[in-house]
Amino acid sequence: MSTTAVDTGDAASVHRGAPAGEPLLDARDVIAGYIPGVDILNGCNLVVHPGELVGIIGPNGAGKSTLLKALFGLVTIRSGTVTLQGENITHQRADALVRRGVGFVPQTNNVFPSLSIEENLQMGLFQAPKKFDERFAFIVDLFPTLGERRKQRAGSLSGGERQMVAMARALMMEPSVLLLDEPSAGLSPVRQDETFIRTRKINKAGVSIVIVEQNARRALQICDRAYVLDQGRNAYSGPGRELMHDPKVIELYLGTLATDVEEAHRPPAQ
Ligand SMILES: Nc1ncnc2c1ncn2[C@@H]1O[C@H](COP(=O)(O)OP(=O)(O)OP(=O)(O)O)[C@@H](O)[C@H]1O
Repeated sequence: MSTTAVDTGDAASVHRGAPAGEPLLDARDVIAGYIPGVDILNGCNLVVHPGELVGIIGPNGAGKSTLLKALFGLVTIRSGTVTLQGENITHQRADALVRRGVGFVPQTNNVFPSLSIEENLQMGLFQAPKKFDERFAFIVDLFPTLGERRKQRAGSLSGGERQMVAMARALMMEPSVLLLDEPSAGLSPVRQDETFIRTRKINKAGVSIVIVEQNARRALQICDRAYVLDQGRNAYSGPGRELMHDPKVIELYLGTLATDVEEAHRPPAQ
């Protein structure tokens, strides 16, 4: 059990547990913020290798969502670089990033409520409409319910179903990496679990994922690796299940919940 406290600038420790080889997405020393003169990210690092499901957790206000938005061109990066498959994408706009294979699912307002499920998915593919049938078939294979209910208005769906439509819409452009901003926010525990299972399913279908989550213990259960952010900096990183059991991380970010999970998963006494 040896997750690594990081902030040394040493790439090996910052990305502990990351597989070797060319990263898919690589953010280095990112400094970014909303208001001139106020930095929210103070030198963040993040690496995603092909096929990985990577989590970003940390306390409220740590900058988790800001990091995700910076990766998607929604927050100005003042210093540092982001590369996708070795190409510099640091200052690219969101629409260009979508064409290059980056998908983003915002936390809120992520469906068009007056449009049907099918129309929402068409909106996700407005940059390549000819591919609709092929991509729709992929989506329905992953989430059959979206095919069965394709004519239903998105506004009439539950929160969890809307989240599924939002993920599906981002998948229409066949992204190589999908950025999910707190997909479980505002959902009941059962719907949250469904969202995490769905996330894993998308990842198993071959899409690399970066997921920002407040529900840290659930996120750590499904992630290959995770980064703990604190005050806009990397605090710890490591394999999800190791972080979940790391006393430092438990004390700082998970409270007693991590031991509760262990209890819940212990087989009943014979
Ligand atoms: N649009 C914005 N304009 C100015 N400041 C912002 C904006 N969005 C976020 N911030 C500030 O950036 C800081 C980090 O916010 P961010 O949402 O990235 O944190 P977080 O780690 O995702 O937290 P939470 O888990 O509470 O969502 C906070 O101090 C927040 O007030």
